[in-house]
Amino acid sequence: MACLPASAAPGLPICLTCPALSIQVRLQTQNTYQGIVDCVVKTYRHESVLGFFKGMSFPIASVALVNSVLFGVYSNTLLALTATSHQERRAQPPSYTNIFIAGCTGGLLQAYCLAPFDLIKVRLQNQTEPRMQIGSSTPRYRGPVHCAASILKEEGPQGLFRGSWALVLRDTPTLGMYFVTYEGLCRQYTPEGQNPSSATVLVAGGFAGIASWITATPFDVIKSRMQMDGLKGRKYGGMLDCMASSFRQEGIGVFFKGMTLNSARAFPVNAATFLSYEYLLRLWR
Ligand SMILES: C[N+](C)(C)CCCC[C@H](N)C(=O)O
Repeated sequence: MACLPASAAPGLPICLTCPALSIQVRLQTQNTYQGIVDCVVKTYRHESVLGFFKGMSFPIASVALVNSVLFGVYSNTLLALTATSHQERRAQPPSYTNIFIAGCTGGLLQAYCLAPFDLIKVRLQNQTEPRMQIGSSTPRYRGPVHCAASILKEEGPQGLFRGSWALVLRDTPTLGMYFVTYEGLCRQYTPEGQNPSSATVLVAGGFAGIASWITATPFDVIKSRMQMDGLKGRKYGGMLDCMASSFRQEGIGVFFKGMTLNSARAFPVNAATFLSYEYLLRLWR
């Protein structure tokens, strides 16, 4: 599957955007911060620069797997629907409906692979205890492996999939839209029958990322809250209860928490993702 290594290149931009990810998760799940700046200042004062990189070794390791599933399933579903290979698609472009269906299928399957990694990331990012300071309270989880083992022991195997329904709802339609936006922008700025230039791929990929993150943010908030639930007993009766009680307590604004940061990191990450995908597919034809 040519799409497998296509997932390696986004590793660097993802590393560079780790601090944004940590701040976004904390803003979404903890009410102690007044905004992005307040959260950055408090995290730095309390946990030093390490606080921004908590829980990131696991997602970086999972990037390759998750992106391979997404792009692999997307390409193969599109192949099954249109019977045209990637190279033939410039001459015979697939319909947006088929692109959407293939994107949703990729999104659905990658959500299930992503669920346990994402849960561990969110749990670790939310530990606000400073590391390695004598006398300070010790964090509940010592690292990703300890976190996975503790969840397994305390909440059972299904505990590793906590919040996965919200994750599926977050990723399925928005990844359909992700590929439609990418293809739409590429077609708009590429002469008929030709491959898009690298600049077009970067810009179209970046905007596809922003569009999908903007629409994914409401379910992203609910997903993060469901993943944190279960840590100190169950607060929510389920996903709908989580939505209703978050809305009652914090108003409509709660569904947009973390949107600015999500969108800002989405541009470089997804520009690099699509560039590596297109580049490797052309290389391996
Ligand atoms: C569907 N949703 C918006 C959640 C993700 C879409 C882009 C996925 C990409 N790996 C990234 O991290 O940005």
